[in-house]
Amino acid sequence: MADVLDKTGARTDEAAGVIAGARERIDALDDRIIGLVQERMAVSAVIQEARITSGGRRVNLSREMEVLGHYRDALGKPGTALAMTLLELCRGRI
Ligand SMILES: O=C(O)C(=O)C[C@]1(C(=O)O)C=C[C@@H](O)C=C1
Repeated sequence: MADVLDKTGARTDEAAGVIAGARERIDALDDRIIGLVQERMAVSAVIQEARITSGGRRVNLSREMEVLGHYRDALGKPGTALAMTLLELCRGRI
């Protein structure tokens, strides 16, 4: 048990149990989030390829403003930073 206490930072067995269980849920959620990000990257690539093949540009700034606003409205200022990271993953650095 000392090992679990060390790993979680808890000071009691009960707290260590709660933390270990919640961390399992967080790891599962993170796996799903990563899968969704990868799915978003694939869908974004389809859009960008269609636009480039048609003679357009990879980036569409007005759409990016909509995406940034969506995340900001839902999550506040850190939502904007999250959306910027997602956009960088999906279309590369600009
Ligand atoms: O919606 C588009 O037009 C896209 O190309 C997708 C996307 C995105 O990943 O959200 C990626 C690049 C563009 O600059 C804007 C948005």
